[in-house]
Amino acid sequence: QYFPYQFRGYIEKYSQRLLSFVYPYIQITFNEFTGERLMRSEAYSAIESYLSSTSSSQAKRLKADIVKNNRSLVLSMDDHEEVADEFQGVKLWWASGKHVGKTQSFAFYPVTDEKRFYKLTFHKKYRDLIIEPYLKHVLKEGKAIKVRNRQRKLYTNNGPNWSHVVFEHPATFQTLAMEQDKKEEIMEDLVTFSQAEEFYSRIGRAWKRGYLLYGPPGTGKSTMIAAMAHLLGYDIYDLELTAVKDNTELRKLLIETSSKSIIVIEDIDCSLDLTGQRRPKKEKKDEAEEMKQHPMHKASKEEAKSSQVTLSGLLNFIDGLWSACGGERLIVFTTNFVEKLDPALIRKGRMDKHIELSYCGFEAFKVLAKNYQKLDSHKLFGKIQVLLREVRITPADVAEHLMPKTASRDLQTCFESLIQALESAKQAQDSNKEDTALIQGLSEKSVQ
Ligand SMILES: Nc1ncnc2c1ncn2[C@@H]1O[C@H](COP(=O)(O)OP(=O)(O)OP(=O)(O)O)[C@@H](O)[C@H]1O
Ligand SMILES: [Mg+2]
Repeated sequence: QYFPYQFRGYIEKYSQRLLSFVYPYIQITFNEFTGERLMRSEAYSAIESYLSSTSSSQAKRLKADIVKNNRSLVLSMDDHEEVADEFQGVKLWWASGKHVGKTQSFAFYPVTDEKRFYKLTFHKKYRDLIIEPYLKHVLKEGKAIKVRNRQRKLYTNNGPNWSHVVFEHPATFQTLAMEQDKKEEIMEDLVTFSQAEEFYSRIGRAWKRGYLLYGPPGTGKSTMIAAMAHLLGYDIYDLELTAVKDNTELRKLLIETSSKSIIVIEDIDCSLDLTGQRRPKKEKKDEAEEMKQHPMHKASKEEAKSSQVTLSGLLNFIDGLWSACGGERLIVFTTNFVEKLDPALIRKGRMDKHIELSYCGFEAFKVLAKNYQKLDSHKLFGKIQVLLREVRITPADVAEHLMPKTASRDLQTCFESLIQALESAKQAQDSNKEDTALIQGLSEKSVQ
């Protein structure tokens, strides 16, 4: 099957020599492997990705490859195909091809000696436009496409090392229940950040941005982090601070994170207390008990703590270290109790954006209804809207009611069970209010 190609290769070679006398075009070749050690060329693979978006609509013979855990097909040009591209009104052509090595015609397994390349052809009067801006554009786009197609990873710290699994969380901003305006603002902020490399280098700051997500449990903080990773195509590093031995280990972990990633520290209020001492979740409760039984233990415990991760250590790394090692990182903190946090941790510059995720409003409910039941409106929506205004319920709870649990459970029952839950929550709230009013009234009376 390689025979015609080889033949074609010869024709190309000689006809081009002949043509070059009268030929007004410039050709640039990008080989797949370059250098003495035959590294795969970065330019070649960027061009490959770039062309994959144009070629699938133009070229007639395509090569298919599967990426993303067998989920999506990526098409690229087969050998000896040609596609046209346009840049600022200038037309140019890309052709794919392969050189066939000399030994090839005698070898038993010819495939091993092919050298693929892409050839760019354009008119010589556009030389300056193509060589600088266009090629830059191609490389940048190509890399971006590659990142988009890449399999995303979720890293967790396991002792002093990261271990990872494939990241498959299905949440996106589209399925995230919150007010549309707020959602769009956050998405815009994220996209602006991811495109702002030049801006950050011009103002001399590390290319990083900090988000603080706060709100009650079940309001979508973790879900939003997954949506962020989806939107930008970033990996996630889920940093469990209570498992980090000391500041040295923390430094090592942070240095090992890659660019284009989100570093997540969940429940920051539980991992670090206000004085900056590390405080593992479980220990907190047991401490008092233990103190009663073994008062002598306290001293040695304090000592051990001093070498552990501290708030100031964390802040210093985030501020200092990344300024040095640079590179497109988001850091996301989540907490249920924003008021408990040290103001030094959440001041602007460290946490650039504070996002509150809160109880489910009607707009958020509509997103959930659409996700779970593919529904834009229903006769019960009005009633639900009124109730949602008065009752505090988390999106997680609403979602639970909208879940089609059995085949027999239809829409009507879903909404009715939600309304029932809302009404009983309302009753509880009201009687609570009455109680407090009653107590207040009583205490006022007793004062009189
Ligand atoms: N805003 C939301 N949009 C869509 N789904 C949501 C939203 N909030 C919660 N959910 C649903 O509820 C579940 C729990 O939400 P999630 O884990 O994001 O809450 P959280 O705010 O991180 O809570 P915690 O503070 O306990 O970590 C999710 O699996 C998701 O399906
Ligand atoms: Mg969470």
